[in-house]
Amino acid sequence: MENVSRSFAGRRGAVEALRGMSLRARPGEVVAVVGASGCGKSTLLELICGLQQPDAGTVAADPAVLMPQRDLLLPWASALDNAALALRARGVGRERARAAARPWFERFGLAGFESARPAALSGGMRQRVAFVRTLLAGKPVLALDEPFAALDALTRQEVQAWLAQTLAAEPRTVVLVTHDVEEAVLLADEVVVMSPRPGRAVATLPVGLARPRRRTDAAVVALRERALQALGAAT
Ligand SMILES: Nc1ncnc2c1ncn2[C@@H]1O[C@H](COP(=O)(O)OP(=O)(O)OP(=O)(O)O)[C@@H](O)[C@H]1O
Repeated sequence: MENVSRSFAGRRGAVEALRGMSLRARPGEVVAVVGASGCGKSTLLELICGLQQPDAGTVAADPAVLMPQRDLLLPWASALDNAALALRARGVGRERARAAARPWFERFGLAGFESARPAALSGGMRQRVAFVRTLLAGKPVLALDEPFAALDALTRQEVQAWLAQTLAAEPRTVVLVTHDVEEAVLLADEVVVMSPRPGRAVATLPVGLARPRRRTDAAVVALRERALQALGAAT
């Protein structure tokens, strides 16, 4: 997106969510976006997914697919059918959709849980099923909105490590919105720091560290500090 502005009509006049926001992700790159609560991060993701239109500026024509904060799995459907949902929504028949989803269960450590209902899965497993569903949507860019926010701390670490491995093995273009600066540095190729509302990019930090990364690595700690400073300077 280039120089995007977006406002909403509020009860007490217009709320300006974004003003002059620019963001670019090269193919196969993971860009993390960090910013204070309410600075327009979810608005930004909805814009790149084509769910909203900008008031000014431009957004790439090919919309991204959104993986929301909550896994939003259908409680009455099996894990496999939940994962296959993105394909069903595109008109693919049930058996073909299931066949396409099945290999991802093997790859993502979910084999044997195809018939399980979401309630029988751990939070981390549900998030992986939701991720399979996002991948199967077949869009070139994945937009992840705080994908680990609803998980407890230990599960969050486990799923973060899993996502880092998955993206290293199967690079995707990802825009990851998070409150968690450490998560951004662990997962991203570039961290974009936003100003408070109206949000715009105030700093872009290239990460450039080999993977796997550990939160205790000196370079990870140093970059986390730089990102926190940029966030602090922006408020
Ligand atoms: N549909 C809408 N109608 C009115 N105001 C909206 C709408 N969507 C967002 N806003 C406002 O725009 C601003 C940015 O909201 P947004 O949800 O994009 O921020 P955020 O950075 O994702 O917040 P958080 O980190 O708390 O989830 C907020 O002040 C919000 O109240």
